[in-house]
Amino acid sequence: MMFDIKNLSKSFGGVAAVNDVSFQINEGELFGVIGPNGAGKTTLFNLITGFLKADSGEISYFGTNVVGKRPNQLVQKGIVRTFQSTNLFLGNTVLENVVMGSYLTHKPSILKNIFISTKAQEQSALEYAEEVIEFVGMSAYKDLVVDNLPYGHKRLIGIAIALACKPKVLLLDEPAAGMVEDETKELINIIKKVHQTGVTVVLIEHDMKMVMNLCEKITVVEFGKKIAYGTPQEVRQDEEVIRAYLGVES
Ligand SMILES: Nc1ncnc2c1ncn2[C@@H]1O[C@H](COP(=O)(O)OP(=O)(O)OP(=O)(O)O)[C@@H](O)[C@H]1O
Repeated sequence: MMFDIKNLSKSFGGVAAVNDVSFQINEGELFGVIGPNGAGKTTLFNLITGFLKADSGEISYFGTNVVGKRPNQLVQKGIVRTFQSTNLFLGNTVLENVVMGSYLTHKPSILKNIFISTKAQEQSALEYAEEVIEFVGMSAYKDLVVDNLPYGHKRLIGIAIALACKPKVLLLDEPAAGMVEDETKELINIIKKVHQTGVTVVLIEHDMKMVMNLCEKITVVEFGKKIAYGTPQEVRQDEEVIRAYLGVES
């Protein structure tokens, strides 16, 4: 088992954003987290990736409790996320963004070594960045400055940056938000490809259809509480889910 999340809780003032949530994620799984607005999905992601510290509960990752570890420590263990908003280095090319982004966002300890890194190390970082750019289908754009690229492309660069960190588990926070239909199709192909390479994928998504079609296991949250967990088939038939979520299809 990759993640064993037990009785996880996080409150903001009086709001229990994540309230006594437990579930498991197996290695290699394509896992979805769904729930209405404000249900606690992003907070859950922030807890798993070390951007927030749980008030109580445990996040066991391959048998070790990682609550309290910093995001860059978790990246080094293979837990890598993308963000809802695109956060790129304007004025720089796609390739520069992927090289710099993976250093700056996820591996600050390597940044310190940039100045003493060997030509061979630089070359291998560059080659790997080119590989992940090709993987997300952006090779034709690699030398273009990112500023004027379409929104969907910017989001793919965000995924390329995450992939450059060599994740064991990739957490995607609403990757299809703001994408047009063709971009969403392309994104789904990329998510499937990432999964096929053996990387565990955890997806937060409002697009219910996308999660139901893509994911093998799903956790449904509402008002900070887990209300269902299972296969898409099981979740689809769950009365709580029908009441809370499917009844108000987005
Ligand atoms: N930093 C914060 N300070 C105060 N309240 C917060 C903070 N972050 C989240 N909350 C509150 O916690 C609850 C859960 O928010 P969260 O963003 O995790 O939900 P979500 O399911 O990701 O929502 P959405 O789908 O709208 O992104 C909400 O009531 C939100 O207002």
